[in-house]
Amino acid sequence: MKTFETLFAELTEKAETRPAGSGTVAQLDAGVHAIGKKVVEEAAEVWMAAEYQSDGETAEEISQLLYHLQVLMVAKGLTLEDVYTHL
Ligand SMILES: N=c1c2ncn([C@@H]3O[C@H](COP(=O)(O)OP(=O)(O)OP(=O)(O)O)[C@@H](O)[C@H]3O)c2ncn1[C@@H]1O[C@H](COP(=O)(O)O)[C@@H](O)[C@H]1O
Repeated sequence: MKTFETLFAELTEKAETRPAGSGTVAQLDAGVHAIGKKVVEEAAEVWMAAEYQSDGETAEEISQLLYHLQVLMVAKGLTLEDVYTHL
């Protein structure tokens, strides 16, 4: 099963190799402002799912929020360690 760490490694590699068709590469090219908007959008979807949808749908929305947070980290050049040090 994919984990936070393995997904981050995958996204970091995508940013370096820039494979054709990668949504991550497209988002990185769109820039921090666009990625930040996706983070806010996904966070709102997590909130709405938690209040009004099933646990499964909420978990899916959370996974999408984690993905977009990771894209933002890659865009900013932040590592997992940079974040974990604050946990
Ligand atoms: N885990 C994810 C992931 N979660 C969410 N998303 C993106 O976030 C979107 C979710 O947004 P919504 O559900 O709100 O749908 P939407 O608003 O219609 O989406 P958009 O029109 O804004 O793209 C999806 O359409 C994906 O584009 C993800 N895109 C990629 N991954 C994983 O990231 C890795 C790299 O992916 P690529 O860069 O595309 O190869 C792979 O392992 C993927 O499984």
